[in-house]
Amino acid sequence: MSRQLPLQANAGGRVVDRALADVLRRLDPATDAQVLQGAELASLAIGLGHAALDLQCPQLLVDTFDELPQPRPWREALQASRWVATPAPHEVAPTDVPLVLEGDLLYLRRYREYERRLVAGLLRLASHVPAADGIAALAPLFARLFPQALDDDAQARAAALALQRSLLLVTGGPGTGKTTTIARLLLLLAAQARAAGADAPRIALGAPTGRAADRMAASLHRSLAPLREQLDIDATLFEALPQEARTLHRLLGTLPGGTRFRHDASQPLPFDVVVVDEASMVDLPMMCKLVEAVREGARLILLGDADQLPSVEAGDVLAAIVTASGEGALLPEDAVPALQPLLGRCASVPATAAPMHGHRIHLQRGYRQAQGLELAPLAEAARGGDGDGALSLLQAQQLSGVHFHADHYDLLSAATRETLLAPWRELAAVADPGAALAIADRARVLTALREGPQGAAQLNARIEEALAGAQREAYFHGRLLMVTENSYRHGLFNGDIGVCLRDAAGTMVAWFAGGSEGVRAFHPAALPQHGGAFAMTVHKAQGSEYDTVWLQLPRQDARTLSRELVYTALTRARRAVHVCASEAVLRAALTRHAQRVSGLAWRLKG
Ligand SMILES: Nc1ncnc2c1ncn2[C@@H]1O[C@H](COP(=O)(O)OP(=O)(O)OP(=O)(O)O)[C@@H](O)[C@H]1O
Repeated sequence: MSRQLPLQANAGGRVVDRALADVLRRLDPATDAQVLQGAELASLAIGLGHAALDLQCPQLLVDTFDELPQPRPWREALQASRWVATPAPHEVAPTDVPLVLEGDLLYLRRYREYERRLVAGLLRLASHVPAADGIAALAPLFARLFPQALDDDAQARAAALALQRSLLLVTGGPGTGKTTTIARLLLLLAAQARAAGADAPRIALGAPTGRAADRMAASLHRSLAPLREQLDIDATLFEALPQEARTLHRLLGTLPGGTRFRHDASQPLPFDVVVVDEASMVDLPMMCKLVEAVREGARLILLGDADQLPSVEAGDVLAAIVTASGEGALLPEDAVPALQPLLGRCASVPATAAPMHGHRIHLQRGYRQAQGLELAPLAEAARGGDGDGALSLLQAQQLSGVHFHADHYDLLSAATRETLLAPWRELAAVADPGAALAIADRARVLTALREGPQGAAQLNARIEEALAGAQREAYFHGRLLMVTENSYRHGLFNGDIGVCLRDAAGTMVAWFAGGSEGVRAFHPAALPQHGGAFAMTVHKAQGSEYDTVWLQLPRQDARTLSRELVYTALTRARRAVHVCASEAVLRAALTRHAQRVSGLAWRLKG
């Protein structure tokens, strides 16, 4: 019988990952120990947000890796195993083999197929070029929507390129005008269809979470309002624009009891344009299913900030697509002639053989009003991993709205306690659910970890105690809740935030945003899985914004700390940000990328 090298639980191994290795060993006791270890780690990799195990760097998954095989003999053992398929990149992996090896990447079969199918879907969309008919006739409307178009304006370039692409990425940091650009583009598409005598385009807006979908719809409405009032645009063009944005689950149509959706390649989405916001949060399986469900000839536009944390689930999908689609600074050469009536003579980049090249425009200029927060230099230092720069900005304490609490590990200690709790204390005297939900967004503690003294779970419990006492009820007036699973029955989704309020009759009610009244009431005991929400991990805060963000980093460095985590946390703040960390831990975080193993980038090179 072969030697078995189970991973120690404290080295990162999980029971669920060992189960696959155990099954393989039971089915074939002669299975090589290196294959069993590969199976266990390929499964663990998914749990940690990777698409595969990279035989060259198992240390991304486990701390004690010195007992692990060397890449070469490991690869050879895997290649020789009956449990491992080695198909060509475009080939479907056999369904009866649980693992797939491609180069040094060992996948669970299902995830390798998600990658292969996603790439096939993206290349299908990228290869379709919409007809250029009617673009020149859009020039007067285009000039009204983008008055800076002839001055090398990136937003105008993005909207113009969208007329020439079925697949487009519009990337940029917060407030760079991604939504503003899309609102104008949708009007252009409606006008183009009108001029061609065609039906108005059917447009869908989607986002990975309910919160992100709500924010997307609200910011689209905000962008459209001044256009309607000031720009003398045919009012009927606005009718084609959707009023709401949906979660991707809802858009694709969840089917009970499975991972499949109502809409897929065989029953595609009935839309001509699908716009997805917060694309950095979309994981590999979801992006695969979304792309496959976009029908032949329809457009998919992905909006996102590639410098934010990748999705918690397997992937780093946006980063791979961004890498494959070029810098996005200039128009691709082939699109220029058709767009000249809109943009004039503009610089371009030569076409390359890479199939995704020229499918991205990157917006750099920030437009959002500062509201007293001077965040940009710090966010930029964090984004670029510039530890010295970030620390000197923080230590100088000169950026308005930015506060640094060096070596501060207890937000509830005297130095910060009352400033932290002040907005939430107000909830005690509020009876109106809408007002309470607005207060809920004033402040949030964001953590790198869930567990531990600086983790979200303990901090939440301590904040709740500080607000309502040690003998508090489970649901006290003013308690913030966060839903932690999707429940279509309730219309509540992972990450939705609610507030508990006792009504005049003394009944405790949990209120969430939404519905025709703007708020929806639930009995707390009838809610789907949920927890406290005064503190949450940075991951959970993606797609949301708060007036004041408290970023609490742990006392010790941890693998989950990264520049993307710090950047994402900082850019959640609207008015003030408090960074609580040691110099060493912050520096360590900024040197690290939220690295995810994935074969998407090389697959997309074509
Ligand atoms: N070209 C522009 N000129 C003036 N203001 C602009 C311009 N583009 C965007 N803005 C303003 O900047 C703010 C942010 O724009 P928008 O919401 O479109 O950015 P975003 O990139 O979608 O942000 P986020 O990623 O945070 O959702 C809005 O108030 C918008 O009106």
